[in-house]
Amino acid sequence: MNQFYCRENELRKLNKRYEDDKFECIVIYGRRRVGKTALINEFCKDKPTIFFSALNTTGKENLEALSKSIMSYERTDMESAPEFRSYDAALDELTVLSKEKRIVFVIDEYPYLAKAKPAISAMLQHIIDHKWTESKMYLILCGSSMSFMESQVLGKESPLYGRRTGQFKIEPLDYKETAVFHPNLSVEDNSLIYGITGGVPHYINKLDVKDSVDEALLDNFFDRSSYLYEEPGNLLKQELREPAIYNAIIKAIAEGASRMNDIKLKVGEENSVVSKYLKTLINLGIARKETPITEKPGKKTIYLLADNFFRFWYRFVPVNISAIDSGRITKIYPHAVKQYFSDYMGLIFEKMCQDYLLYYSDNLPIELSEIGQWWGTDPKKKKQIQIDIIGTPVDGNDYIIGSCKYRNEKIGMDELDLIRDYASAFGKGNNYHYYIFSKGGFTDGLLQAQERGEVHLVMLKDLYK
Ligand SMILES: Nc1ncnc2c1ncn2[C@@H]1O[C@H](COP(=O)(O)OP(=O)(O)OP(=O)(O)O)[C@@H](O)[C@H]1O
Repeated sequence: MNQFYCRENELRKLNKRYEDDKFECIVIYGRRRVGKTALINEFCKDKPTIFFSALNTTGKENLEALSKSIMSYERTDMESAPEFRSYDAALDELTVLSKEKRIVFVIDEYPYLAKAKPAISAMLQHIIDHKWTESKMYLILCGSSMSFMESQVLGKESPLYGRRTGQFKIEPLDYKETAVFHPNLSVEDNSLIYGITGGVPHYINKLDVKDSVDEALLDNFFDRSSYLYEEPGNLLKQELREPAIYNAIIKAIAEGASRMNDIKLKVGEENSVVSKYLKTLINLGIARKETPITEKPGKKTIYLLADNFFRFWYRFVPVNISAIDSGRITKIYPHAVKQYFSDYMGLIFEKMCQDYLLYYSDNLPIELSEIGQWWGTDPKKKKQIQIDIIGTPVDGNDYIIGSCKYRNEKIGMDELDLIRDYASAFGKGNNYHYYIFSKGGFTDGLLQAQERGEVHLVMLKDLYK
């Protein structure tokens, strides 16, 4: 079994609630493969637990499986374990078990159970209200269908609304947490692994980098029989009824279409169709909307792939499909894939730098409220500009303005001049703190500007300190 990493915050919070002995109803949700079950297993490993993983079948088969989970907690001779006659009977048994003793009862894949037995949420609500609030039950409801969990478990319409005592949306690991899996690799390799796997632990394990990312990609990604090669297709098939249109939309965005109109043209469907499908992709955590920071969603809104694993896959697999099939990929890899990494990593590096400012850097010149990108027109030069990082202040008029370069070259004074110009085009605030992030370092001129206090310079390796 793989070692378990990170998630300290979630574990600390889950454990704190466990110590109280009071009734809990915790909802855990997040994208498929993100590590929800692994987190629950880690939390439960030393606690009395009944773990029921719901099945995508009928209510009857789920009751059978639930009976087995309860019985396996109580006895070892499973062969002769009876099945509960009804869900009520099974829930009543749990009431008895949790009366005196703290017990964790997990329903994993809760949306499957709710589909198989639509009354289950109302039944749980009833038993919570009448029996479990006075018990030592620690209930965990877990599911990967974000829209289901958000609307039907956490939403006002759900019978369970108001019964939950805590909720955790499990996100992929950030760049620094991802590096914990490979402490011996270089920061460059680790940033690449983050860019390929999007910080999803399951994909980090499946990519299985030993010494070289290139070798791992050729063995475990650019190979028709590999898990990662098949994963986007499998995920889409599992989650969606019409994968073909979704596939076309993801491909269009991965190839650079970001405005609704461009996506629509590439996909060849009506606005209303594309926006409906995009909404589902956003719910699944595959796509996301972005608007320039400090502005409201509207004309400037663009669509991006939120999921870096999908982004990497759609960027490099479709264009190389015949080479992968014919086995030529190993030969052409250096110029068909590897040479584009700097370009591919640009957006990833921006996200890493944003996370660095938000979570990891000490002594920021301002107290950050939000961080994001900004794009718009430079009124003086009448051209479109894009600022990689804007950090807005909790209060006051000081802003962070940043630029991120994932290139193997030294960045010089011209970059500082450029973002100074950009700051005046941005227009908000009256005092700016400039940050330049670079993989390849800085020229002496720019280093001197840092000494004069004009700019903060951060190298890729500094992000990992
Ligand atoms: N924190 C972690 N450290 C190390 N490995 C992890 C971690 N979290 C998850 N994994 C690995 O990823 C795999 C998939 O995780 P898990 O099954 O928990 O995801 P999930 O979110 O429950 O997925 P699904 O929604 O598809 O059921 C696990 O088998 C485990 O090997």
